[in-house]
Amino acid sequence: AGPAAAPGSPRDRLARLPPEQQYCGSLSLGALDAVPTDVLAQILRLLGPVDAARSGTVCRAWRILASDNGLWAFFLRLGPEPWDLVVFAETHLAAGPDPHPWLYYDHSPQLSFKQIYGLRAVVPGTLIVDGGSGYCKYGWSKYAAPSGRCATFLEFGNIESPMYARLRHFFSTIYTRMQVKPSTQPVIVVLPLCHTDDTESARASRKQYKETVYSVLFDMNAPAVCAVDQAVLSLYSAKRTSGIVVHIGFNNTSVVPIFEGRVMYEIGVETVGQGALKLTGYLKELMHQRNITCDSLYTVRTIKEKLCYVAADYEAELRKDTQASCEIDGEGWFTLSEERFKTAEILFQPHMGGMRAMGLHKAIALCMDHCYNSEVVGDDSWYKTVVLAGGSSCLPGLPERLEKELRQLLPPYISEGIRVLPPPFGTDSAWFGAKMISNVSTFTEAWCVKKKQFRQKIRRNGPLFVNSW
Ligand SMILES: Nc1ncnc2c1ncn2[C@@H]1O[C@H](COP(=O)(O)OP(=O)(O)OP(=O)(O)O)[C@@H](O)[C@H]1O
Repeated sequence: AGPAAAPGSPRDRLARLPPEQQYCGSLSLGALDAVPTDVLAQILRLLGPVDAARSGTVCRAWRILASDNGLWAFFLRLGPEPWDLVVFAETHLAAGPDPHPWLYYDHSPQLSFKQIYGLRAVVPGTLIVDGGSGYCKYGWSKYAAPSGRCATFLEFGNIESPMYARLRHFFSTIYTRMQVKPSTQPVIVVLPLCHTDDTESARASRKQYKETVYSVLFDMNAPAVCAVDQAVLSLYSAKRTSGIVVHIGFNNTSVVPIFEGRVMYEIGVETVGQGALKLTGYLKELMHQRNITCDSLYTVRTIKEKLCYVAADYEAELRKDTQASCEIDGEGWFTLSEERFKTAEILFQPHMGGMRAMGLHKAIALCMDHCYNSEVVGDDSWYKTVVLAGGSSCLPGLPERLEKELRQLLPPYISEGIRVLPPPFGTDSAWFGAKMISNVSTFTEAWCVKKKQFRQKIRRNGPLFVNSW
């Protein structure tokens, strides 16, 4: 007899089968019977996924050995996606959006790691398009980062106003730059945060935008389209399906409560009328006051990214020496001091920048208060995790300052346990959230809408808004 099998190991499972099912004549693995199970497992690991899967076709004994969950978890760990993101995606995102408007996909079966590996291996490469109001990021789902970026506002105008022609021009340009035909792969579109009220007309505008996106892409022959809210994707990239996303966008900042992957418009999305553009403009103004001349807003933007930060305590920071310099290609050296933290201070004290908006910490506190008082059942601390998103949320010190302000503003029963997380993937959080979805084993069935399904829905529900233009 071979060495004793460890409880739960493939060989142990084999030994527990009734004799008639112990195909191969006996429990024996033949000459390999003398080899300890962990050595056999190691051999299968070294063989790699293709040969390990092939060895499972030899006989029932090998099939059990080669189907081991630990073995396939090992192969998944070797893949390009970080293991923690794979586990999150397969456990939380495989079921698709909820409620899914077009599909009635039964996601009940619990897949083994071997099945997950097999399905992930054949998920098609997907084009991901995050058309931000300021900057667009696009690229392949199998790549580590977006391969292209462009200034949306300069090239395409306001793509949030759902003009069929404007969106068609936008998507055509992206396909041309990626050098692919629309018909050859699915596409994920990141839906911008717009029309955030909980009114009938805001709901209609959101629907209109989404349906225009589908309509444009299906008219361009895309085989399958997946459109998901920007804030939801940013939350997924932080491995969460519930929480508050604070998205500092190009023109506006939004505080978005999300519960189990759904934006809670009924609780209220707070919008603060300042974003990246305002921060850059304010830094330019501060530099001008100190006779630091710089005509190009692009240069000011780069200086902001290199030198600016958020003060933990604004008054204390004013008393410190905060001077620092950076070099900008072709423009020379720039030295800033107070401007470094005064720029971002308008997020907390908008009046400094001449605005009558609400401070960001107050908007988040308000949102948390609404969440606390809402009727959402389940985990009552879901809103205590704040995930920062959008390029400007990369400002160093922002999570710490927000946490501090929120603790001061909110009563302990709400503020206890609050965590503010920095943007998990910098400016590209939403893009990475889309990448997680596009690589999940059930992507095309659970997340995508196919052309036929879309057309059937139109026939069922009557003409779309887009037809009225
Ligand atoms: N490290 C950084 N520090 C400060 N600001 C940064 C940093 N990195 C990027 N940004 C700023 O983020 C802004 C771009 O943000 P982002 O790409 O999220 O905009 P967007 O997606 O177009 O916005 P929206 O969500 O409104 O569509 C730029 O103004 C850029 O200067």
